[in-house]
Amino acid sequence: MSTNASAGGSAAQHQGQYILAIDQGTTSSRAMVYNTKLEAKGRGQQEFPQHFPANGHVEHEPMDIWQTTILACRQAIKDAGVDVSKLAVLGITNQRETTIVWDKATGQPIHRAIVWQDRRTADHCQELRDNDLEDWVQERTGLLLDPYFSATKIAWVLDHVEGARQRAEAGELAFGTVDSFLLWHLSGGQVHATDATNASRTLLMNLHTRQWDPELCATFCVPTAMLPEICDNASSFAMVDRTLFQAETEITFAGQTSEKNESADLPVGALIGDQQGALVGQACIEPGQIKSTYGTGCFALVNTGEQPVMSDHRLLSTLGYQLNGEATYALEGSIFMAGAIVQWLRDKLGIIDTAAETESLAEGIGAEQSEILIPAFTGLGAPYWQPNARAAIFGMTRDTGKKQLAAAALRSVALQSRDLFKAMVADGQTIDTIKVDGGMTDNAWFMQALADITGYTVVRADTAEISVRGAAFLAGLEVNIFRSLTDLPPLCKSAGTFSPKTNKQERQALHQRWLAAIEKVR
Ligand SMILES: Nc1ncnc2c1ncn2[C@@H]1O[C@H](COP(=O)(O)OP(=O)(O)O)[C@@H](O)[C@H]1O
Ligand SMILES: O=P(O)(O)OC[C@H](O)CO
Repeated sequence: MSTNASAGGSAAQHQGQYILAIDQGTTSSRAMVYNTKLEAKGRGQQEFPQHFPANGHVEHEPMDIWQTTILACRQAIKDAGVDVSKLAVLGITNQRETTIVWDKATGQPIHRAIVWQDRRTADHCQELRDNDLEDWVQERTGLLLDPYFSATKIAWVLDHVEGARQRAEAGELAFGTVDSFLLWHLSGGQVHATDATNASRTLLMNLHTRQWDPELCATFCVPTAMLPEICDNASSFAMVDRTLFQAETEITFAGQTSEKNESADLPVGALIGDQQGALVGQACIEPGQIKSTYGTGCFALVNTGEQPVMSDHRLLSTLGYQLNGEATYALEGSIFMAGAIVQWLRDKLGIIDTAAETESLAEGIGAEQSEILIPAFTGLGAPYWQPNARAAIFGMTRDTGKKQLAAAALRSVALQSRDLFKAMVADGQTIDTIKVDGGMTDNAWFMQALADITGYTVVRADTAEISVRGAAFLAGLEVNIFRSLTDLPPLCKSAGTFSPKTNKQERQALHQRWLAAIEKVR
C-alpha cells in the first residue's frame, strides 16, 4: 500500500475532475461530489434504521450501511450532473468504533454491527478495570476502559456467535470498523485495510508505534489474524469499479478473491474517522487549533502536534491524522448525546416535529431556568465515563413545558461542552476560539448558548458537511489534486461568529448547578 500523501511523493496523477467522498454516519450515509477547488457540486443522503434490541444495545444492519452508502453515492453523482468517468478519486470518512465481523469467504457479516453507542460490554470493561489495567491501557492506547471502543465489542461477537472465536483464530473472519468494511466491499473482497485514525479507536493499536499491539490483542482476547492492515490517511487503498456508482444493479456483499477486476480504476485515496475528518475539514492543522462537532454525539478535538498528550482529566489521546508515516496527535472529549437528545424530543416525547423547531421553542428561556437535563441516556462520556449512569431531568415545576424542555436539552449540550473544554485547559491546552460544525450548528439559539456557557468565541463552519470535506481533501492529496495540508485553510470558510454575552460569574453559577445535578446521576 503506498503512502504518497503530499507534494514530492510519487502519488498517482488524477485523470478526472471530481472527488467523490463518503460520510458513513450513525444515522445516515451521505456522499458528496466536489470539484478540484473543494467546492461541493452534488449531495446524496440515505437514512437507515437503528436497532435497539435490549437496554443499552445499539446495532446497525451491515447491509443497510453498505446499500445506503452506494445509493448515497449514486444520488450525489446524479445531483452533481457528472458522469462517473469524470471521478478522479474516492475518499471515505465514517462513524468510528462501530464493529463489524464478517466471513472472508462470503463477505457476509456474522452479526449485526455493534454501534459505538452500545454499552453491552460495560461489565467486561469493569472487570479489566478491577484488574488494575486502565493505566496500562491508557498509556498504550491513549484511551480508557469503556464499552465505547471496539475491542470489547469484537470479543463479545466472538464469544456470542457459535464457532466464531475458532474461525477468527483460523483466519477465516475479518474485523473492521466501518471504513474497513466499506473498503472490503468496494474493492470486491480484495483489500482488508484501515487507517491509523480508525485503528486508534479500537483499544488494540499502540498509539506510539501506530501498529497493532500483540499484548493489547491478548488482553482483549482478539486474534490478530482478523485485523486489517493499518495505513496512512492518504494512501492508495484500493481500486473500485466505478460502474458500481452508475448501475441500477443489485448491491451485494463481496467474498474474498485474488482475481483482479480489470474495470476497477477509481482509486480509494483516503480513509479517516469522522471526527478526525472534521479536524482536517476545519483546517485545524496547527497545534492548539480546536474543533467541536455537534451531530448525534459531540466530539471536541484539539490538535496537539507531533506528540500525544496523555490526559490527566479523563480525555482521550488519539491520532489526529497520519501522512507519509508521520503522526499528528489530538486530545479528544467525546460525549454520546448531542443532536440525539433533540431526536429524543422529537421521536419519543413527540414535542417537536423537526429538530429545527427547538430553536424557536427555546427562544426567551434564560439561563436561570430551573430545569437541568442530564442526558445520560447511554451513560456519560468524557470526562465522567460512567456507562451505567442514566438520564434525568431536575428542577421541573408546574410551569415546565415544551419550551423549557427544548431549552434544557440544547443547554445540556453546551454544558457538556464546557466540561470538555475545562478538562482540555486543565490538561495544558490554551483555548480561544472553537470551530464548530455538525447538524446542530444550524441552530442559532444553541450557538449563542454555547458561547454564553463556555465563554469562548464560537465560529461556525460554512457548511455542515465538514468531516466529508476532510476526507475529500485527503483523497485529493493522494492523487495530487492538492499539494499539501497548507492548501487547506483558504478552502475552509466560516459562516458566523458567536461571542459570549455572559460574565464569568453567570457562567460559573449555571455550571455549579449542572455539576450538582451530574453528581446525582453518577
Ligand atoms: N436545527 C437543529 N437544531 C438542533 N438540532 C439539530 C438541528 N438540525 C439537526 N439537528 C440534530 O443534529 C443531528 C444531525 O446532525 P449530523 O451532523 O447530520 O449527525 P450525524 O453525522 O451524527 O448523523 C441530529 O441528531 C439532529 O437532531
Ligand atoms: O456518526 P457521527 O457523526 O455521530 O460520529 C460518530 C463518532 O465517530 C463516534 O465516535
